[in-house]
Amino acid sequence: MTDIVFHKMEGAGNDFVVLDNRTYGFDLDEIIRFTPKLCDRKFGIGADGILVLQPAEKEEVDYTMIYRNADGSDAGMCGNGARCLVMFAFHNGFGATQTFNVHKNVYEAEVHDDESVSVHFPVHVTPEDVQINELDLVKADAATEHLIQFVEKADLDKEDELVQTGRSLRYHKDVEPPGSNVNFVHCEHGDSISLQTYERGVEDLTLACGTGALASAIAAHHHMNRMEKRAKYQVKVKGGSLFASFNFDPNTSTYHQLILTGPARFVFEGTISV
Ligand SMILES: N[C@@H](CCC[C@H](N)C(=O)O)C(=O)O
Repeated sequence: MTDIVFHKMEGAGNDFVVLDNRTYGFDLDEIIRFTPKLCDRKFGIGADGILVLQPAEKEEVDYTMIYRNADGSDAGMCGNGARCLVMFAFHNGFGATQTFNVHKNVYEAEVHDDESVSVHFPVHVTPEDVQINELDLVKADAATEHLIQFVEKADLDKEDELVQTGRSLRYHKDVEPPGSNVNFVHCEHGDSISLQTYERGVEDLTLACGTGALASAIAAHHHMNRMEKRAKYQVKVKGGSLFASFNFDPNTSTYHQLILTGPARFVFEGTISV
């Protein structure tokens, strides 16, 4: 067993264990092995996922981010996790503007004076209308897989039903592999949406999901047939508010230059054996 120092962080209530692996040099198999234990809310620290700061594996980045869901499964990206890791890196010798990679994608990020963090996504998203289990949905993969269902405002409080629907879609054969996160969205007036996300790898609703916020704002723009070429949505989640902005190309129905902005805070730190 090795004793490690960890930090617990949260971004709008999406919570993470953060580990600086420059000190420990754990390999990916070891990280996958201890992630479920650390993320367990009864027997561990408790978190929606783990963030690992790694030495840069590409020349053009400051560091590499590894993200694993609470159950140890891989995710293409974690938007709130990335914002938390940027804040962690900022407090550990990196500047207010940073570049990092997750898998092959290279992300740029800024820590703002108000302590919010923005992450720029180098991806293009083309939302697609799909029907699964007789539900009309939008599929919008914002660096990781997302389905979006538009619902009435009151439905966002029916959490047992959201979990049930989320599970039935998350494991549906039409999205396997790799499965999908599932977002329930109510379009408010103006540039504001409310969101609940069923997260793959947590297998439950979480208080916020950053890539889900981006995917849902894009899906809302698409669903409402809005034509603005640059848009910014406030995304209200159970744990606070996130901001999702993007460019829209009406000729290709593609969204790009995605930016996710929101809070990223330290909760506590400690040591644990892994
Ligand atoms: N909470 C995250 C999304 C985490 C990844 C997701 N569970 C997956 O498997 O894709 C976020 O803030 O984006």
